[in-house]
Amino acid sequence: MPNGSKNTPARKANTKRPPSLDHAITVDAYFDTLADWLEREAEAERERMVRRRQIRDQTNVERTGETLVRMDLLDHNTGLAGRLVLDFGKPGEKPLPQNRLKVGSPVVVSDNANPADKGVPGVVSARRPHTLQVAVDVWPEGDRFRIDLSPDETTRRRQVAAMARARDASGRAKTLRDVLIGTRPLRFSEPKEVDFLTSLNPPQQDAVRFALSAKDVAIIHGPPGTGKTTTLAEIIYQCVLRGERVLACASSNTAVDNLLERLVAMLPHVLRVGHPARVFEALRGHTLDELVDADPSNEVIRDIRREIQGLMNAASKDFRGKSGHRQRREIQAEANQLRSQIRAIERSIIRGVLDRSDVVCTTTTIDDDLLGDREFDTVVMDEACQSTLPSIWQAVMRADRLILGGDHQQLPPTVLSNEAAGAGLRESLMQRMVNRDGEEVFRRLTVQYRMNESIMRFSSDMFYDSSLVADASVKAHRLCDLKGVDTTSLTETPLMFIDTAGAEFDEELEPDGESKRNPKEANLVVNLVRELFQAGICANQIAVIAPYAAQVRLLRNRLDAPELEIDTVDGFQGREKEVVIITMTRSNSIGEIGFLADTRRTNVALTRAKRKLIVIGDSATLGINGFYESMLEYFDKADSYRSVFEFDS
Ligand SMILES: Nc1ncnc2c1ncn2[C@@H]1O[C@H](COP(=O)(O)OP(=O)(O)OP(=O)(O)O)[C@@H](O)[C@H]1O
Repeated sequence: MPNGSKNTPARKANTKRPPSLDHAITVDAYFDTLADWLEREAEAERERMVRRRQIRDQTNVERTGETLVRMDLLDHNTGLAGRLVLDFGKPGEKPLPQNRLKVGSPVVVSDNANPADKGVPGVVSARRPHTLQVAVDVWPEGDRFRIDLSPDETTRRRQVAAMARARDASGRAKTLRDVLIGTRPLRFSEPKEVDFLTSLNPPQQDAVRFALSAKDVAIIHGPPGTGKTTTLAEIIYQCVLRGERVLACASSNTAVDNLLERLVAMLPHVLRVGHPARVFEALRGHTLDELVDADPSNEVIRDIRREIQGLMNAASKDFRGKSGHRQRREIQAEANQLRSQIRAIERSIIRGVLDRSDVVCTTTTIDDDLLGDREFDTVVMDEACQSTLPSIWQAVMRADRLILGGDHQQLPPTVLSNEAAGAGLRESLMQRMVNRDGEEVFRRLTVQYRMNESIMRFSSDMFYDSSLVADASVKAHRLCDLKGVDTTSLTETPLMFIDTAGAEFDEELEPDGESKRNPKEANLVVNLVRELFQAGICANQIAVIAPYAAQVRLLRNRLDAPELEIDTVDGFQGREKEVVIITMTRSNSIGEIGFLADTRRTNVALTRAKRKLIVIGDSATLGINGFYESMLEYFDKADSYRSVFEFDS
């Protein structure tokens, strides 16, 4: 359980500059540096929560996506290891506003009417469009409630403990640690021939052989749509074929499930550890909870439970006098003994299920109590560029060998503390190793199965040394090739940039907010979406991406099509749609582009579309930056550059 603000003692702000890893020449200095960054991040999370709780206007506070206000308690139950499970919803069964409270998120539930109420800590255990379920230990006070995302202290404690183990590591773990830190050289054996299960392209085959030849660590670099998950699944299959036990992990539940989905089709004994509510419904049969439930020994547990119930009924009878009290104590002692018998049987069932599994899948936040001291021959970490350095050691300390998969040219890990980010917390292990060891440590997948070649080319040139190749199945595909879609000027070409320069499509600050929006660009998006509908494109084939949350909100209000996805770039990493419209939003006279300057974010946005990519932006604002200048040139050369004056808006 997170301790929220309630139990967090006041801390002094750390005013010293954070250390950098460049000077961390000893193992102690290395882990001291990571611990310093982690503490700064914790402080930033706590400060953010305090600031959010001070926002008076309740509409604004919900805009952060981290708080729900005016929530009614709709129902309560006992579940999840005896904890209270509370169902909350808006009055009048209104749908919940867009929010980042996900299953597993640590939260604080407090009295909506009393800003001074410190609230009680809890964990989101289910979420639906109209309700949020939270598991708590204590009943919260109040008639109407507010639910705040809270700092994740449990995860942090686990990371700190794993780093302590890594610092003191010996034997094999020490060797791997030192290779990752960079004080020992990389080691590979001669790659061997492999009998592939999946039909892989040559770079994917090469990547599998390379990973299998690694003695300590290898990296699979997977640019957008190049089959990184397919390749990692084949690596895991080959490891199991060689008698290895594998831990497959990723920072998000979605990425773990994507991998799990492939693995269960390839191997019989694949286990998913994690709360079933966090796992894709179709895959829940592979969770530890469900496998433990299905174990035949559970019959015995059910019998013992009935026996305990009988004893408790007997103990509640009216006992009189000294011997009566003794009799009751004896009955209770017997029930306790039976309870510990149940726990022992449960532990042995869990051990059995774990022992039978060739592959264990989990997020990188590992339940150490559950896995005990289990070690794995190979640990495969997907989405490795989304994991900060302190967050990897739980998995690494269980590994004999580590395989990382990811793309350091897409979004880095989310870090709140600017100081820690500046010192290096936003740089993943994978990015560091690619920078430090170069091609010796990684293999890149280069055949992509998503984008029309014209959509792919700019990203390939800017981020992947022009190495990407579009597979023949996608190379020339266009919207008008889809069944039921008309051939129009919008559907027959793969690319379009609409320049708003000179048309006074000015950006503005959202009223009472901090985020930027651009209402005229939003109008243009609405018109384009209508045109796409008219040409026969369905709402679920379209995505609108905006870098700013305020522009996303504006568009969601204007476009009333539930199946049409409108989100920030961060919400789209790893996804794809037939057609993507990007509204760049920034348009000002001083050429300020804010966080569009992190071009990896734009790379993600530009590589989500399969058949048509439309970008709307102000060339006068964007063109000041060299990257965007090249992008404008690219569209121009591809004869895909239009001025907004050619469109009705
Ligand atoms: N060798 C291959 N032959 C044919 N299709 C392939 C091959 N490898 C991957 N694909 C297809 O390409 C698509 C993307 O594959 P996958 O999901 O493994 O990619 P990814 O790199 O993990 O994606 P992302 O860019 O979302 O990280 C899938 O539809 C997959 O079936």
